[in-house]
Amino acid sequence: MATDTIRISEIFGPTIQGEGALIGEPTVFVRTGGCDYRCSWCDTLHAVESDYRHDWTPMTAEAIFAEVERLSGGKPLTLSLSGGNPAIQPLGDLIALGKAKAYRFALETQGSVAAPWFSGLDVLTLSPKGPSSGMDTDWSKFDECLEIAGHSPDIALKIVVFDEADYAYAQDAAARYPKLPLYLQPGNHTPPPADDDDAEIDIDGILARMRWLVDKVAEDQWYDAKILPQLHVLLWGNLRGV
Ligand SMILES: C[S@@+](CC[C@H](N)C(=O)[O-])C[C@H]1O[C@@H](n2cnc3c(N)ncnc32)[C@H](O)[C@@H]1O
Ligand SMILES: Nc1nc2[nH]cc(C(=O)O)c2c(=O)[nH]1
Ligand code: SF4
Ligand SMILES: [Mg+2]
Repeated sequence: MATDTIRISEIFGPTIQGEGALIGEPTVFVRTGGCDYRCSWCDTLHAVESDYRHDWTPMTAEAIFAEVERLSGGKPLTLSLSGGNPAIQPLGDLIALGKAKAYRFALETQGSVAAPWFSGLDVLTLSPKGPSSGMDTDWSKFDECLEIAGHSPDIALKIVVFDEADYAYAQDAAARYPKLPLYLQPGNHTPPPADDDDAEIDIDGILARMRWLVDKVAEDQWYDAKILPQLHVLLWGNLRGV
């Protein structure tokens, strides 16, 4: 019986994973509330800004998993943990509960906080933030995340690129971690405000940025980088809970 509660912003799905290594895979999302970062372009401010903490529900691992089982009809699938920064929540019991029932676990985090339960994940996506975010990367914390995760999860880097400075940052990150698969994701410069769950979006602008990114990678013969859009954003725009 878990005693710690986890701050939950939303649980939704099944939908498809819209980003990174597991793109297209059916999944249920568990989004935790609270983040140690404030990225200038964050697309999930409703799970970040403390003004919205009254919308976050403290839940036990059992209650969360019961909701995931209900949504998935009891058939195991990949559970995607995101936020906010899910690394600041006590998620070990949830992972143990789900794994006992053959669910798989993927986590999205910026790599600023290392949690011991990272080693129980199937997939760990580390998404360090480039200059356009306004955040600084503490690479020693990032290394702690890799160390604590160990060899059990598949680990990938996913870097959001808005401009030349972010692109240079992504090249530096790739050089630091040459063995990690790398995904480049064009930034959405029209993320929703925290209080709007379906704000207008400039898809044409995002696609233009993606074409620019493809051209850059081709020009630089950066053949081990993979470039993917946020597929759910192409399908549903800034709609929340998809
Ligand atoms: C909302 S974050 C939550 C998990 C964790 N805090 C993190 O940043 O990795 C999930 C992913 O969305 C990306 N993201 C956030 N805002 C974005 C935007 N405006 N455009 C493109 N990707 C964005 C993040 O970089 C991260 O890879
Ligand atoms: N479908 C879908 N895919 C996603 N991949 C990462 C997401 C996130 O917000 O962390 C996300 C999301 O919110 N929806
Ligand atoms: S780290 Fe992730 S959730 Fe936190 S502000 Fe940045 S993009 Fe948003
Ligand atoms: Mg999102």
